[in-house]
Amino acid sequence: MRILLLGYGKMGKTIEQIAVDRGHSIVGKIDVQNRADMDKLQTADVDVAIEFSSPESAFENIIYCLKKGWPIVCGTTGWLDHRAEVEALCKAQSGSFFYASNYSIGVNLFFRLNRMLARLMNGHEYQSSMTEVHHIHKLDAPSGTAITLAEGIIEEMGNVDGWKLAPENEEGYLQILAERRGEVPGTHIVRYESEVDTIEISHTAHNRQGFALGAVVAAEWLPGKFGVFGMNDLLKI
Ligand SMILES: NC(=O)C1=CN([C@@H]2O[C@H](COP(=O)(O)OP(=O)(O)OC[C@H]3O[C@@H](n4cnc5c(N)ncnc54)[C@H](OP(=O)(O)O)[C@@H]3O)[C@@H](O)[C@H]2O)C=CC1
Ligand SMILES: O=C(O)C1=N[C@H](C(=O)O)C[C@H](O)C1
Repeated sequence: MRILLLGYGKMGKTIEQIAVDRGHSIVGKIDVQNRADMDKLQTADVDVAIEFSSPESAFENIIYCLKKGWPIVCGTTGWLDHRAEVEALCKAQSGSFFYASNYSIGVNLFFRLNRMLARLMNGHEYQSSMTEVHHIHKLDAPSGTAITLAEGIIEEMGNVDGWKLAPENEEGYLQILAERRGEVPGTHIVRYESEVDTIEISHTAHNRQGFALGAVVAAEWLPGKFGVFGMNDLLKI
């Protein structure tokens, strides 16, 4: 496959290694400095675009790809205020759009475990909260993964109405603490506390390989499918 990389930072570079190892070619590596190079590519030059840029630029990049007729796999977090607009344009253009807040298989198993635990905890006297830890370069907080975990808990538990980013806190809301430390690739801890005990589940990424492999597998899967897709469509877990 001919892959266009939109965003050539930590993730773009890891994705490139995995994509090339799997026999794909990279037709462009776009970042801020060479954005104009995208205009030189025709619709037929790209089989799929993989977008890992920044919260401020993702929306514009997605729209660009949809208008150009390129299937797009997006992993950038922090732009979901525009999600409805993206989905509407994807539909209008009969385009192909894939989004996941986290592409690693381990985290997607963890999403399931999180929902199962939330269902089990429903009705018991525990206060839920979450901590996410990432490297100091991360621009958005809380992480996209933490938001997906929170959405799972909110849907499964009757007494949780939404989430708040610490130090904000409110009765009936799940508090998310976002820590930024060194070069941590991504750690998520879901916690239930009572007067007498604490129950915790956690996922710790050791590097970015799992995220990048998932994005490449999604890019192999997407072309030829029309609509808006996510990891539940791709994974049979
Ligand atoms: N869904 C998932 O599984 C994962 C998601 N992520 C998310 O992916 C995103 C990128 O992460 P990461 O690679 O670590 O970040 P980096 O900062 O390392 O890389 C981002 C890259 O995007 C480029 N960029 C910025 N603006 C634009 C633009 N307008 N057009 C094209 N490229 C642009 C930057 O260019 P320049 O250097 O010139 O500024 C940089 O090369 C983040 O939102 C992160 O949260 C990360 C890991 C996993
Ligand atoms: O910025 C990162 O690095 C990561 N971002 C994603 C997120 O916001 O959840 C996924 C992963 O945790 C790494």
